[in-house]
Parts: sequence; structure tokens; C-alpha cells
Amino acid sequence: MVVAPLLRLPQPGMRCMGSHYYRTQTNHLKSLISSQIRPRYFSTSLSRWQSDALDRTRNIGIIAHIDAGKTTTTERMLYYTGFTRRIGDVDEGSTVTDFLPAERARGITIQSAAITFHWPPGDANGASSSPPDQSLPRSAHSHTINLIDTPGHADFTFEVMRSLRILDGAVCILDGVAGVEAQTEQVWHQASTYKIPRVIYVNKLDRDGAAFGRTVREVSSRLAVHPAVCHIPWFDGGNGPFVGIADAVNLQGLRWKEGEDGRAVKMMDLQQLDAEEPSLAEELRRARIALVELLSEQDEIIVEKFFECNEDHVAIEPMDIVDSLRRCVLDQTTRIVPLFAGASFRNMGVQPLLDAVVNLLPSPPEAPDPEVSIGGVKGGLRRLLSGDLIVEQNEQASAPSKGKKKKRTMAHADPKEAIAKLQSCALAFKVVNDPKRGVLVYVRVYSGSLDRNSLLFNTNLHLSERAPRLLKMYANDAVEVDSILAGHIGVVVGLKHARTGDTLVSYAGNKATPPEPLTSLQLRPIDVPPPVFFTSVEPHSLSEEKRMQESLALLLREDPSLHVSVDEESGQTLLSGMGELHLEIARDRLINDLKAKASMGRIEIGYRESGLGASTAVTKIFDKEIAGRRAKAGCTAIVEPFNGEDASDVADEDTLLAETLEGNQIIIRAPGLQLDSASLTDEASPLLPPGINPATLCTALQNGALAALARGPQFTFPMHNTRVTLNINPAEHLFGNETTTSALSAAARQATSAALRDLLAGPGTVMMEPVMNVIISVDEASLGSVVHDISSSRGGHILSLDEEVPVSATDASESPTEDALPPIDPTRVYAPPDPFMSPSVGAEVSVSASRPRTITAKVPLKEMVGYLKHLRSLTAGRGTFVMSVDRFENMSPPRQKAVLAELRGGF
Ligand SMILES: Nc1nc2c(ncn2[C@@H]2O[C@H](COP(=O)(O)OP(=O)(O)OP(=O)(O)O)[C@@H](O)[C@H]2O)c(=O)[nH]1
Repeated sequence: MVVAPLLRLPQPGMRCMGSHYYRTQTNHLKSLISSQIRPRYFSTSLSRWQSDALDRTRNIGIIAHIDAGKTTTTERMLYYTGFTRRIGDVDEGSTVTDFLPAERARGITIQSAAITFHWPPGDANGASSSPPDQSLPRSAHSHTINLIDTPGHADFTFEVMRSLRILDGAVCILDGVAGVEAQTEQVWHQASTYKIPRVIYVNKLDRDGAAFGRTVREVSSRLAVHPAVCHIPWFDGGNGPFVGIADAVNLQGLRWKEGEDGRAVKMMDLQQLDAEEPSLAEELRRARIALVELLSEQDEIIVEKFFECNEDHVAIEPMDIVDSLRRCVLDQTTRIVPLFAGASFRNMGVQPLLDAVVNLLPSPPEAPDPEVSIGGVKGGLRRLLSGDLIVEQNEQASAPSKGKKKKRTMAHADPKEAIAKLQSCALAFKVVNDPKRGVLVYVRVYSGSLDRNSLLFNTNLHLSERAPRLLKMYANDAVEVDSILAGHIGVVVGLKHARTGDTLVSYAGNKATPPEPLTSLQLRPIDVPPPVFFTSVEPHSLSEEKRMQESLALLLREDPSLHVSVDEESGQTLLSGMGELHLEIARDRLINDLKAKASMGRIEIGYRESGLGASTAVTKIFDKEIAGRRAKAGCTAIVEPFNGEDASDVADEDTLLAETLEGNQIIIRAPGLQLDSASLTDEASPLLPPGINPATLCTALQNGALAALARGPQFTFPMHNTRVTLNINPAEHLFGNETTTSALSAAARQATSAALRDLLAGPGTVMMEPVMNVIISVDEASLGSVVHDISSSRGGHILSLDEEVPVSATDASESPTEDALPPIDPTRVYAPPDPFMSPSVGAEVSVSASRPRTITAKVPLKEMVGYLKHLRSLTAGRGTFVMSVDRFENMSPPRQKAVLAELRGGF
């Protein structure tokens, strides 16, 4: 929409065809390609992109259901912005964004790739740094667009969440045939969690069965927003092939030439449309009226414009409508979402979508204040920088807190001074191992300027690393820069430790660590969901072991939703993840890309084990000579069921640590240790052995307990819902010089393992299985058979039908915002008629006839393995589903028996 003047006015590089202008960028493209793309590396003295004004920057993502056309649309974007010379094709495996071999082979997007381009394309020097002319629409000025392509497969939900949190805006792509699908709903609600302003693009309108009107109504009923229809599809002669769009903002038709690359666009104003496509012109007027009416319900200014234009909807200036749409998009309480149309594969509709990105989505300063946590206090980054959050944190730290584990005190730090020293803070949102450039850490900078060679403190890993090189990435090409400014996305090369999700801060002064409390600053922290599938990984030979472990470590840096553990008894390395495809991709990466000489076993469900009651208290003293030195320490352990309540409920004055990790809770108590205010400072207690302070004591004991919890006493699955309480009595368990941290770990492991074994003599243990939240989208006709299959053959519980219940896939603590909002009546929403529906079917009837049905259910994961194929056969290929882990549940004795028999016999 919102056609840029480039499309409306004769410009250099446009050629006139009859009374219409066709746009060509050939020369312009050539200059861009030769100056930007050719050299793989070139130094920029003045880092062109750094000078881009922040208000002309858009950090956006594309979100959608799998196969809706994200990659196809992205490839067109790259082509029209002059970034690529030819259009990449997902089906041929020649796309720019899906650049991992595994992605190209499968034709799906696995890793989010971040790419920067300019729209509209600037001159050869890129975006102009001169102030924009306010009398022209935004899309007349070149903008920097940082595009994150997010994956669509449910197994990569965590990856989607990770990408979402760094976006300021998003384009949601819908398949015009399939409409709003289950995955779309899921990602939509996740985007709502981060309050991300969005526009919708209805793609694939060239396909048989495309139903734009129905899709618009589904947007209102299933996404609970008001679709502001800015484009309507143009079918030749009313019911011929899809040839273009009619733009309700600019009141014109845009027609693309069939079979061309889409750069040539034929423009027609309303009068020309009246003459050539009268029914389209009539519908376009209806669309304009509906658009103005919808905006008027939320925006006072457009109401004024309406009266100024003598209440003529058609007379309102396009720029006034764009401004109103923008106000509504940024103020999400309006629930207005602009909606556009196209067929990316046919090269239709992508340039107007780019205009919409620039015109309607927010710049970094307009985006909501990003959430940070610092020393346990949560709030906005801007509040932190103003000093307010620190004050709050200090108040919390100094308030008497009964029993609860105390935070590190900041008695010696001046928080205001510390904040003043903060030079930049950035979020590492992606780690990629590039075969040529090494490990690339993609960062979004949130404040200040991340400069080359600065020392970055990683607040997750508590270590510092230098940033030797900074890059701006153009998919496979890179531009070296000196700094990355707040609001921008870039890459740090040469970091050895930073992982996806880590917060990096740089600060003034030469200290190895930043002043407190900056060491605990976390940007938009997210919870990593529990893995539910696992597989064993074996090196081909002993000499390959090291290489395999290094490759696994790299995989984990890239993707923190993968976990690696070692089975203590068998010595086997186990890799666990979110789904079967997730692990298959990990295998591809490990073996094909990282060239580890290893093989992976069968992919299996990650069951858990849990105690049915409390153990007795078991004391173990570890006493062994290690490398000629005596190592001796002891500890007492009790294990009992734990149902996920707050740690503060069980902590008391003697509690050194109460932490919940991977579904278990570890409590460390040391009565009589005489610690000053029980704070976990680095100051040693007089009763602790030399070289050990309360923090190192806790880490050692915790590691020991975690190792023991990795293997249940009866079924050997990791323990879940288990609380381990470790008691340290200085007089009985500490032995001066002989008590080392490894002795403490060993004592904790032995005591915990013994307490777990003790359960078998008492209350016993039970197997637990992952139970999934499943949302299934089907047609009315297949509803009965799908419900029957889920509830009788798969042992699932149907929770609801047709309810807007989003799967809170990875972060149960954050409830999507739309939940409480009243539903929107789709029959009151403007949508143009779908020409390929039977003429006797009126709008209202078609709504109910085509109404998709949504089933929400809880089903054991085991029953969902291979479900897609079955669902497809039950629904004639139309059904789709998404699922996420709800929780682990105890299994009934017969089910446990059946599963164990199957496991022993193999799948
Ligand atoms: N007919 C038609 N097909 C399209 C259109 N856009 C995309 N496709 C096809 O739809 C399929 C999926 O397109 P992709 O671009 O890979 O979709 P995606 O959303 O990136 O998929 P994932 O990366 O797997 O999430 C491919 O076969 C495309 O050629 C369109 O406008 N019209």
C-alpha cells in the first residue's frame, strides 16, 4: 500500500508505457550490486549504516505458519531492495536466507538469519543521513530494515521466541488458501506477549481456492484483532486470475505483468479503474469507507479529517490515513492490524508490503521499553538507565527478608555511579558457526554503543571477552564496522564463550568485572523449556571424542534449547531437545556441518522419574586420596516430592541456597555456619575450610546433587518434581584443609544418590511422561473423527472446542494479552467477497460454513509421535496442529508397564 512516490511519480529510471508508468531499477540495482554485494569484506571508514538515523530503522521479523511463504517473500524483498541480483527459489534451494545446507535440503527455515537492507533503495551510499522531508511520506525516504527471518516449525518455537524478543515490529504472513492456521495463532500470541506491533500479509492469492475475504474474517475471529483492510485482491475481470491489488489507502489499482520479476507495476487511479474494472473500483470505494470507519472508532484525528473533507471517506488524503493507521498500530489497545494482499511467488504485492513496514511499524525508540532484570528486580531498560530501578533494587536488598536466600549485597557499590559507567548493553540473540568466518554472535544493542575492541562482560556466564571485530551482516556477506549503536543489529566475531540469549555489557574503566549491580543485568530473559526427546551420541572412536564434545559445545552455544548430559553409569553422552525434527537437525549440524565423526542413536521420549514420598536422612562422608592429596567432606541429604512452589516457602535462616532447576529444587542448609546476614558474599566464614567461601560451597554441593538427580534409582530416567535438601554441619562434615570443592561435590552426589535409593525401600518411585498442550485446526467435517481419535485412541483430554486458547509454548508465566479481551464478531468485519465461492452463498452463510474448528486438548507426547500424518489422513490433508509441553505427569501403573515393555523391546 501506501505507495511510495517512487511508484507514483515519474522518476529517473522509470519508463513510460502509454499513460502508465512502469518502474525499472536496473541501473540502480547494478550500482548497488557492484558497490555493496561484490566484495565479501570491505572496510568502511565511516560505517555507512551507523549514520542511519534511528527513526529510519526498522527491526522487524516475519512470522507465520510453516510454508505460508516467509522465505519466498523475504527473497523478493531482497531482490526489490537491490540486495540480490536474482530471485532465490525455496523449491530450487537457492535462497539467501535459508543458507544452512540442512535448510536448503529441506526447504524450510531452521535458523533465523538476520539481514540488513534499505527500502526504498537509497543511492549507492545507502540511506541518506540528511533529515527527511516531512512533507513526503515516510516511504519516500530510504530506511534501514533489519530483517529476522523466524522459523515456522513447532519444534523451533523457542527459536521463534528468541527472535521475537529482539523485534520492534513484525509482518505476519498468512496463506490465502489455508487462512489462519494453528501455528499462526501460536506465534501471534507469542508476539502479543512481547507487545510487538504487527501488519498482516495475505499471501498465495494466486492459488486455486484462495479466499481473501474468509481469511480476513478469520483474522478477526481467531486472532481477536480488527483487520484494517488496506488492499483487496484484483482478480482479472472479477473472476479471472490474480493480477494485482487495489489499494484502499491510495485509491489506486496496482497490476503486475504476468511472468515478470514484479518490478514493473501498472498503476491505475480510481477513474481509470472505473473505466476498466468497474466492479473492482466499486469494491475499492467500499473498502475505503470501511477503513475510514474502522479508524474513526479509535482515532480522533481521522474523525477531524473526515469532517474537514465534508464527510467524504474517499476525499481523505492517503497520508492522513497512513498516519492514522500508524497511530493505531503503535497503540496496541486499539487492536487494529493493517492487512495487505499479494502472491510473493508471482512477484506481486511485495513492494507495497515493504512500504507498509516503513510507514507503519515502529522505529526502535517507538518500541515498548525492553524488559530487564537486575538483581531480581524487573522493569524497563529506560527506567534502569534513569536510575529508578536501582533505587528499587537497593530497597529490596536492604529490606528484612525472612528466610529467603539473600541477594549479593551491594553495600560497597554506588548503583548510580555503576549505571553511569554502563557504555552499552546488548543481547546475543543468535550464535552461528560460519565455516569461513568462525563463530558469529548476532547482537541487538539496546543502549549506548558497542565498540570494536571493547571488553564485554557476559552477565549470564560471569566472564569478560573482548569484541575484536564487528560486522553488519547481509545474509552471506559482511561489512566490517567500528561500532554498533543502540537500536541496531550486528555481529561480534571472535567471542569464545557468548551463547544465544546471553546479555553482554560494556562499561567504563579497566576493571575485569563491571561494578555491582551491573553484573546481574539481564535483557529480556526467557525460560528455556524442558527437553522432551533425547538420543545418544557416540564418537566413532576414542580419538574422535574430543572433537565431538567440542562440536556439541558449539551446538549448545547456538541453541540453548538443546541439552547435553552424560549418563554416569554407561558413560553415554545424551543429547536432548524439543522435538524429533529438532534433534534430527542437530544431528545434521553435528555430522554434516560440524564434521563430527559420531553417530546418533534412536530418538526417544525423555521420560522422568519421581519419588512417591520422602526418604530418610542419609549421611555420606567422602574420603579418598586424589592425586596424592586427601579429599574429605560429608553431607546429609533428604529427598522428597516437590510440586513447584516458591522456594521461599521452605527457606529459613540457615538456608544458603534454594534454587529450582530443571523441575527439581535444591536446598542447601548450613546451621551453625555463622554467616554474616546469610548473604552469599565472597567473604569466608571462620568455620569454612581455607579457600572455600559460601558461594563456592553452594556451587560444589549443588553440582553434586544435580549429578545424582540425572539418574533415577528405579528407571534410570532423570528425576523430576524432586526436592533435595542438603544439610552441612561444620563440625561433622568439614575437615579443614582436606575439604576441597570436589570432595564436597562427591559427598553431595553420594548422599543424594543414597537418599534416592532409599526411596525404593520406602514409598517407591513412579515414571513420569511429558503431556502436551495440543491445538488442532480442522474443518467442520472432520471435527468428530479427530475428537474421537484424540480422546479414545490416544488417551487425550479434550479441553475445549473453538476457544481462543493460545498455547503458551515456552513461557507459562507470561499470559498473552488478548485472553481477557472481548471477541470480535467476524460478521461485522469488512471483507470483500470471495469471487470463487458459490454466488448463492452470502457472506454470513460462508462464515459459518467455512468456520474452522479448533480443538484444544492435553495428550501424552508418546501418542503424538507421527501424529501429523494421521491427522492429514483424517482431514483430507487440511488439518494442522501445534503442541508444546504442558508438564510431566505421573503414569498409571498399567501405562508405565506397557511403556517399559515397549522400551525394552524397542519401538
Ligand atoms: N502459488 C504460490 N506458492 C507460493 C507463494 N509463496 C510461496 N509459495 C510456495 O509455498 C511453499 C513454501 O514457501 P516458503 O517461502 O518456503 O515458506 P516458509 O513460510 O518460508 O516456510 P518455512 O521456512 O518452512 O517456515 C514453496 O513451495 C513456495 O514456492 C505464492 O505466492 N503463491
